[in-house]
Amino acid sequence: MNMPWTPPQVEAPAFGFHRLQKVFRSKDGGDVIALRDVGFDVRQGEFVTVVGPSGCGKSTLLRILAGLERASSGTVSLGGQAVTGPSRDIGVVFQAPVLLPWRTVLQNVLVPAQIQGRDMKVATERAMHYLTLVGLENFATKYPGELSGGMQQRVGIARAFVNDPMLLLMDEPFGALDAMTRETMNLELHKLKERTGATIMLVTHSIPEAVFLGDRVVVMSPRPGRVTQIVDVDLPHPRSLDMINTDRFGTYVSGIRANLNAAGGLD
Ligand SMILES: Nc1ncnc2c1ncn2[C@@H]1O[C@H](COP(=O)(O)OP(=O)(O)OP(=O)(O)O)[C@@H](O)[C@H]1O
Repeated sequence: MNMPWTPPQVEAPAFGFHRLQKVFRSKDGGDVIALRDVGFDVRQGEFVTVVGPSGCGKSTLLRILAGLERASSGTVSLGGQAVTGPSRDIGVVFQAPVLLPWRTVLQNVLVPAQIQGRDMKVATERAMHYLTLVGLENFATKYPGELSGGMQQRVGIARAFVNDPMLLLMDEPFGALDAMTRETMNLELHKLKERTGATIMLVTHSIPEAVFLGDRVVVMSPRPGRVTQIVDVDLPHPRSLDMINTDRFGTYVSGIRANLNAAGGLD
């Protein structure tokens, strides 16, 4: 008996950019082309990192996906829908976590749930779950001023997860931390990703950070930002800090560095 033909199941991407351009009007009236013809798709559950020199448009790309900025042309889709504005389905972590100093750690994590009118009993359970995953379960009743910079950033990460976002966007989340804390935070974030299966896009200046965290690394040229390379990082999971010293890791880092240098731009 002939079976009816069914098309192969193609999983819809979590999000994607197609021929994206962004032009800013500068104060003197000239045009600043921030992004030129950017296009790539990201799978559900993928951790994609974006690396490139200062001013190449990484934050702009992230802000367009978050619906905080509009593209000049091209399309951006999230879960199969065009992005037209900010979405509840996206959690964002910026370089500085911007915590409210008069609220406890737990109360800070609950802010997005309160804003969205969620059931606070359920939200509190979720908040404690994520505080535990970032290692801060014993700090729930402390105030931000009692925490180190790395701990404050972890609060920001737990807060971004509290509404169970479809997608987590991170803009240089560890850029203000010292090198050792940054490594620890990379490991923590990697574990969090392994446990939650979240789809994450993280932008960074650091090539080792991009390789350590990324399933794929998107490499961008100096302004106007274009994608010059997309690297599949075939390193085993879970990743460990020991891997940073391996030849394979070093090969990925030097390959991306060479690409950035060829494009004219490491800062
Ligand atoms: N609101 C704006 N008005 C005018 N120009 C802007 C605006 N926002 C960004 N730009 C310009 O667009 C370009 C890209 O900026 P963007 O912040 O996205 O770069 P970036 O790669 O994130 O930089 P960095 O790594 O230094 O944070 C820069 O030249 C910047 O000056």
